[in-house]
Amino acid sequence: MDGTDWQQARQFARIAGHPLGPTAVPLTAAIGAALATPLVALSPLPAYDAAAMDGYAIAGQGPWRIVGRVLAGDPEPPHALPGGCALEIGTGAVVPAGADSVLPYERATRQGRMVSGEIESGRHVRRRGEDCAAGTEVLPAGTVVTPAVLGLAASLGHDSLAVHRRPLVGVVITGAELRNTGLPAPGQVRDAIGPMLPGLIRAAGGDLAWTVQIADDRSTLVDALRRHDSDVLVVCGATSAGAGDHLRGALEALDARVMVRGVACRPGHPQLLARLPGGRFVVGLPGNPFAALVATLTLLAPLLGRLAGRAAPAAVTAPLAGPVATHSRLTRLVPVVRIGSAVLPVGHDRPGSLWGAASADALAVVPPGWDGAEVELLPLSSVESLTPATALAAA
Ligand SMILES: Nc1nc2c(c(=O)[nH]1)N[C@H]1C(S)=C(S)[C@@H](COP(=O)(O)OP(=O)(O)OC[C@H]3O[C@@H](n4cnc5c(N)ncnc54)[C@H](O)[C@@H]3O)O[C@H]1N2
Ligand code: MOO
Repeated sequence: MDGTDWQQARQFARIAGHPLGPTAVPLTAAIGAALATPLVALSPLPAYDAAAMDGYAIAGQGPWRIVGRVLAGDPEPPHALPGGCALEIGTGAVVPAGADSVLPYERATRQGRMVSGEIESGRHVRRRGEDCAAGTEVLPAGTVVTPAVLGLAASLGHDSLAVHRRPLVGVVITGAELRNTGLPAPGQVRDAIGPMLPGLIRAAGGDLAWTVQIADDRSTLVDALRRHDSDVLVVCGATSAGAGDHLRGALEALDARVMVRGVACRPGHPQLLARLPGGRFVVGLPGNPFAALVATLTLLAPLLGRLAGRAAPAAVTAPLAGPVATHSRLTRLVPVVRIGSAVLPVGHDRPGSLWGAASADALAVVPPGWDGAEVELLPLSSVESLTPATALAAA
């Protein structure tokens, strides 16, 4: 049995849940969350006619008589500027009524209280609302709040934002053979999935709530899956059919509804998506670390993105150059680097090795029976995934 088609499995994960409840949070706390409502301009941008250069606001034809000075932060000049007059003005200051342009210092010739120079009508004034009018929807719901979104929201007068709650993820790492430090002895391996997951979870829109490491024991796994302090439970390394692989049995014991039981892809075939009776999701990642990464990008990231209320990312495609072993029934996930507008496989892509993925810009999605058409890319690194996890707690 090959399992669910790769594209279909990702789509199942994408539609398995609903965005978590909207909540209003102060601006700076919204970073990384998705907007629950469109971002609306509470004021026009700019909010007033503002000087775009330091110089002189002038009215009518020159030479002009300088009648005062207005700087950024000063209130609006109380009177309209009469023709033939100029106000010395700072960038960002309110341009008085009656002024039709700003003459920059470097274009101006000043003699005592008089100034002259070549002007172009309307130049160097940022008109009220020229970027957007009050009430304009500037960003749709589902937009991820980046630093630029925060700055824009502040420009538009917001003190808080309505965002979707970020899903909390609990991670259960299984395997009696796993070590967390030092050189592994024969029969032991360093846990390579634990260090990889916080950044992947964060980049996908979730927050790591806790991690536990357990031996291969069904009742311990069932106990871990009963924890209610997360929205999504990730189980690593118990997906297969071996005597030490207990995820399927544990899900049966808990009466879980299994939505994806294996995916027709290499690597990552034994991955799994299920829902527990209380509503929490379970994602099973295969123990082989590269297979775990593939499963994270196939099932976990789309699920978290949806729960976080993020709009589905637009597919990025590129021509795939270089030799790729295709499969007639299975999708292959191949680490690639960008070379110009194409991508090239980097090799080192055995299920147990992260070398290829660590050297790559993306995983190329090579469909069954690939005919040489452009392939979809799953990006591998984002600055967001490099920020430290907010809550990494061993339980
Ligand atoms: N009879 C079958 N055997 C296997 C099948 C199958 O279909 N039938 N599938 C193979 C594939 S494909 C994979 S992938 C693995 C998945 O196995 P599990 O998810 O049950 O994981 P384990 O058996 O515990 O471990 C597999 C492998 O990965 C190492 N591992 C586990 N966890 C980690 C970790 N956190 N960091 C680094 N390495 C880890 C573990 O030591 C094993 O070498 O099953 C195949 N077998
Ligand atoms: O597909 Mo396994 O997931 O080859 O490593």
